[in-house]
Amino acid sequence: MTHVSPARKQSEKALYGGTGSRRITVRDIAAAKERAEKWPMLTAYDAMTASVLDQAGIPVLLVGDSMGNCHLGYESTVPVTMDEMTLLSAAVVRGTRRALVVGDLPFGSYQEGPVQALRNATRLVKEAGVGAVKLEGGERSAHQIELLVQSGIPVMAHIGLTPQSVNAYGGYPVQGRGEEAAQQLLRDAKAVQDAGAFAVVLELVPAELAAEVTRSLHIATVGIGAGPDCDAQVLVWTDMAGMTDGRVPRFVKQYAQLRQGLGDAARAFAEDVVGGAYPAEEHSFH
Ligand SMILES: Nc1nc(=O)c2c([nH]1)NC[C@@H]1CN(c3ccc(C(=O)N[C@@H](CCC(=O)O)C(=O)O)cc3)CN21
Ligand SMILES: CC(C)C(=O)C(=O)O
Ligand SMILES: [Mg+2]
Repeated sequence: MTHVSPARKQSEKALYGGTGSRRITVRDIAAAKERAEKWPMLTAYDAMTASVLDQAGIPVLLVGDSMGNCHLGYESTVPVTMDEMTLLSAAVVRGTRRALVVGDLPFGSYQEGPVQALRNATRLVKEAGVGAVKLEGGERSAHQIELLVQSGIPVMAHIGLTPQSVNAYGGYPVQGRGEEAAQQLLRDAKAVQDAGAFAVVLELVPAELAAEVTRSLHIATVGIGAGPDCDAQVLVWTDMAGMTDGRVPRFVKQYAQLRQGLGDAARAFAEDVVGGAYPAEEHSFH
C-alpha cells in the first residue's frame, strides 16, 4: 500500500508567507482565489536573481520575454527567440526550489496556431522544466490555450496591453478605455477562462475594469498597471528593484535603488584598484 505522508497531503497555507518547501502548483493558485488571498509575482531571467526572489518567498516567477529589453539589450520583446527563452527559463528553474516558474512564449512561437504553440510550450516544459507557460491574446489565442491545457500544460493568459504587438500599437497605450474596448476585454477574459487558462495577466487597463474582470472570473487575475483589485500583482524585477536604466512606466513602484548601489560598488572597487588600496594584506597569499 502506498503511504502518503502528512507533509505531502498538506496543502500550501498561503502563497506568500507559506512554509511549504515543495514547489507551488497551479492548484495552489486556484486555492488562493477561493481564499480571496492576494499574491505577488516577479520576473526573473537568471538563476542567481531567481534564488534571491525564491528565498524571499515570491510564489510565482515569470521568465518574461521582457528579458529582451531588460536582460539581452534588445529594444523590445519582439526579437526574443525560443532558444533564449529555453536557456534562461532553465536557469530560473535551477535557481529555485519553491516558486512556480512560468515561461513566456515569445513572439512568433505560437501565432501560427495550436500545433506550433504546443511544440514550443512542450519544449519549455521538457527542456527548461517550467510549470506553466504564458502567451498573449484573448479570443485570438483561445485555440492555442485549449490545446496546451488539453495536453497537460498549464497556461497563464495575458490580455489588455500585449507588448508583442508594439509595432501594431505604435507604442504601449492603455487598453480597455471606452465602452466597446471594455466589452472586448471582458470577452477576452471569458474566452481565456473558458479555454482553460489558470490565470490571466491584465496589463495597462483602467482599475475599475480590472476590478470588474476580477469579480466576474473564477481564475486569478494578475495585474500590471491594472489597479489594486486584481488577485495578484506582477512587476518586472529590474523595475521593482530600481535596476532598470532610464524611464520606467507610471505603474512601477521602486522598492530599492540597485542600479545606484551597484554603480557605487563598481566605482569604489575601481578607485581602490587605481589607488592601490585593493588588494590589501588580508586578500593576499604568501
Ligand atoms: N522594464 C520593463 N517593464 C515593463 O513593465 C515591460 C517591459 N520592460 N517590456 C515589455 C512590456 C512593455 N511594457 C510597457 C512599456 C511602457 C509602458 C508605458 O510607458 N506606458 C505609459 C502609458 C501610456 C498611456 O497613458 O497610454 C505610461 O506612462 O505608463 C507601459 C508598459 C510593460 N512591459
Ligand atoms: C510584464 C509581464 C506580464 C510580462 O509579460 C513580461 O515581463 O514579459
Ligand atoms: Mg511578456
